[in-house]
Amino acid sequence: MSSALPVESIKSLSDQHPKPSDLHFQYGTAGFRTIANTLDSVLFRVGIIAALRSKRLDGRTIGVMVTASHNPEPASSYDDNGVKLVDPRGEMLEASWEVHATAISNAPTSDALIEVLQSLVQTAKIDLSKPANVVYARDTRPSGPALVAALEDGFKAMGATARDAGVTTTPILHYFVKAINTKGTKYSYGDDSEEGYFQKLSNAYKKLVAGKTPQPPLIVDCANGVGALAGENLKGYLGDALQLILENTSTTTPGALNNACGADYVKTSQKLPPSLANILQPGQRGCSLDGDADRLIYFYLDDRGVFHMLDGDKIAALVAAFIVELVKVAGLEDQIKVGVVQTAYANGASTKYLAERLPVKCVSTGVKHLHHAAERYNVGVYFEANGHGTVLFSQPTIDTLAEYQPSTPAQSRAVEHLVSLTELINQTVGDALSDMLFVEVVLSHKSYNGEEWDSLYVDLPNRLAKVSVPNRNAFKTEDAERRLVSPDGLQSKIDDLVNRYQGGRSFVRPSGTEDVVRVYAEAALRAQADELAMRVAGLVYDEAGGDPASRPKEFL
Ligand SMILES: CC(=O)N[C@H]1[C@@H](OP(=O)(O)O)O[C@H](CO)[C@@H](O)[C@@H]1O
Ligand SMILES: [Mg+2]
Repeated sequence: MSSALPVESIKSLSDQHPKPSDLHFQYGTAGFRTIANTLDSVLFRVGIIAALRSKRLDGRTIGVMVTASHNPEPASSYDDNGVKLVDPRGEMLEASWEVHATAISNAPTSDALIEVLQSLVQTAKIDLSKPANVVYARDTRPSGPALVAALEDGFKAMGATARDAGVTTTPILHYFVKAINTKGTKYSYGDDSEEGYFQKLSNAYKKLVAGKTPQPPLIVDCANGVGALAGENLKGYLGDALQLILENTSTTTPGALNNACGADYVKTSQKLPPSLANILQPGQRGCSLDGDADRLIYFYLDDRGVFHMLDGDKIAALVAAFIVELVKVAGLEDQIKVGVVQTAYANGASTKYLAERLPVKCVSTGVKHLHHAAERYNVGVYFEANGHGTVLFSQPTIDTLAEYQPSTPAQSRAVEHLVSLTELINQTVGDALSDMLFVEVVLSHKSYNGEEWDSLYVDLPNRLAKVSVPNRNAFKTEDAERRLVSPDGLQSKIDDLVNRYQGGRSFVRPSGTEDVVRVYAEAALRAQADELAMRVAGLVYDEAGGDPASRPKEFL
């Protein structure tokens, strides 16, 4: 080990990005995320962390994405923003470094910062003589440029080599990281440019739908975010292969981002964005991206003009069944095992549908848990109900597909399709545009419209509620968050309630991103699901010591 921290340069730049003394930051499920105008010191320090992480990994390139995803952007100083780090294979930051990131972001002064950094260099055995390489990007939020300037000061303090990927989607930034780190190797992931990304996706899409009747045009709600820019680009590469009609593309209108549109709006309100009311026609399908284009929710209007949502669970059911079928037709079912990963929020009907066809695993909320569990299958399909997900093909599976000698034309076609899917589907992280193309491929192959896809299974009515409690850390769970172990005795009271409802299921867990406890409930009938959710919410509120005077009226 050699070389030392550039203490003077860190200190002098750190003094220009002082930490607000009254705030505590935490690197959570979605990185650092809070009100934009409090994040200056965090961004500066993330620049340093990214450089150290790169040095720790022999100079491999680390990604940094500045985004607050689906969070709203009110035209005021309360605009949210955030930042997260991407590891060399394009994945989320390793969990042990989340702790380091939190400690570094909270050092009160420049001197304290140096101390925390020195101790990280020691404990993580970082060789400071190694190079530091970083690639970074931001979404379209107005607070982005100032935060990026603070981030760049962090790189400068460390003497890191940093590449500005400009304004782009979160999944494209993840793609860049993997492409840069595999460049020139036999595992090259693609050209490390936006052009490389769009070429890869559109070429694979065109191969997969060759000879199929083109689908009717697809309405894409871009959430007034960066997906509008990427969508416009993708449109050009797709040409006639798929007609995209981009809506909600006002990326520069203050306050428009994620406002009454986008994947989170559709999923949580279970409504069509009002801006699409006169655009989406009965029988037509549409989809919504979120603000950084890593979530995707589909929908359609039936013949009577009634809105129906096709969420992450419906996407998982559609695509997993398709892959299983291709593997079977290819004659590879003994070599390639397909599995699905969900969270407790997956609709019970989707779990039943999937479990009748392939192995299904339930893990804790948060993409990193899903991603890691999916890596254990040859082909791992994972989706959160909110529309974030992807399909991972293990390297041995990719090798199997490359080496396989099919014995019939049908086998050969199926293998070609599977190979094209490995190119179409973003292997690093959930990617709304890549997932959208995948859905379109399956709809084409199956000749399904929205309604036929929707009829694979019927969603159980469900309800999500938030409960404000004095201390959400008192809530501890087990069994992939499906059961409470603390507060003592609460789970058996929940069980008693659930048993009174036909098809009832409910669970309670502390949120990782908000200071609330979440309650989920489903049951065979709408009114029962609502009632069960409100009873459990009321129970949680009372047992956790909520103030009777401010008990929400809807709680039972
Ligand atoms: C019920 C729900 O949608 N929870 C979301 C939300 O997590 P919570 O820990 O529930 O706050 O934000 C996470 C990060 O975006 C996302 O992974 C997750 O699905
Ligand atoms: Mg997002």
